[in-house]
Amino acid sequence: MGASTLLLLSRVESSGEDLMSTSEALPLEDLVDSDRYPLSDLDGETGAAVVSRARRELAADGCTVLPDFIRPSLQGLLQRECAAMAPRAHFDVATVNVYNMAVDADLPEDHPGRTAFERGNAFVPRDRVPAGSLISRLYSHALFQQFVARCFELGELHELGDPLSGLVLNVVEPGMEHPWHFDTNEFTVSMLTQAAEDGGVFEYCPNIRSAEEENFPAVRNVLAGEGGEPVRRLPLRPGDLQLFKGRYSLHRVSPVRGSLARHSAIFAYSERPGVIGSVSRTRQLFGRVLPEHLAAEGRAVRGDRLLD
Ligand SMILES: O=C(O)CCC(=O)C(=O)O
Ligand SMILES: [Fe+2]
Repeated sequence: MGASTLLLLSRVESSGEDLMSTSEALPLEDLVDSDRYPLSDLDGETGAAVVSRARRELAADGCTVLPDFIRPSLQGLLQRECAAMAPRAHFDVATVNVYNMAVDADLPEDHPGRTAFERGNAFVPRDRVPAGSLISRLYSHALFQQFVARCFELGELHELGDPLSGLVLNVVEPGMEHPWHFDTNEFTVSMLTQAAEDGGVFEYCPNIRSAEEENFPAVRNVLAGEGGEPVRRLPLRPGDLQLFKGRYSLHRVSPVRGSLARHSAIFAYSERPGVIGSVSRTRQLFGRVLPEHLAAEGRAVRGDRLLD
């Protein structure tokens, strides 16, 4: 523990009240369990082992979980900070399909894009996430970004240039679900901050498609719930960090039951700087667009030819 950490710690001790209500005064080393996850020493024995396990699991099935990434003593604060911002989510049930393409598109009879779902989750956009909150500080911290880049084996990693979708809180209220889909981003970083009492499980089908092959028959089987395809159910607890490659793995959050909403923070990064969502997608997700979205329209570049 460095001298600057000690200084900050003593400041926190002398103002115990603040510690109960905000994580702002705490340095990153005190938010993240740095004994298990030494973000400032990734070449040391523990750090290297953490990174190599993450890489191994990502290569094998596109997903890895780092349990208790946030110190257990701060998990209550994490939950409260996010529950306080949850009412700022944009609520609007939309009819969607796995590819996020128009549901009335003129598709062949057996195309999985014909299966429609109600997307009942809601996002708190980045401009409504307090800058001092734990999730916001984690998202912007250089050590955290370097750690994520190492795990995904990326030479570069940037916060999205998008003022709304870079960092969001995903809110799934009781009775709602975040239905089967593929992500536009190749990799996603997320953290459960409040579990549902029942249901609300993250389920995924590792590498069910690739950049070359959509594999429609397998996707169709999963949507129809007919079994036969490997669907994994991920046990997650608040404060666990999840790294996921969602472009090739079909995934969903199953319907939430009980009286509590499920909350998860989604930290979106890109390999290239300045990535901004399209006007139509942004309006769909957040109910509004900002001047940055309008200015970027038409400049989008895609790395593959997959649907969505
Ligand atoms: O909230 C989650 O755990 C998953 C969210 C997700 O799949 C997404 O936002 O694309
Ligand atoms: Fe997703």
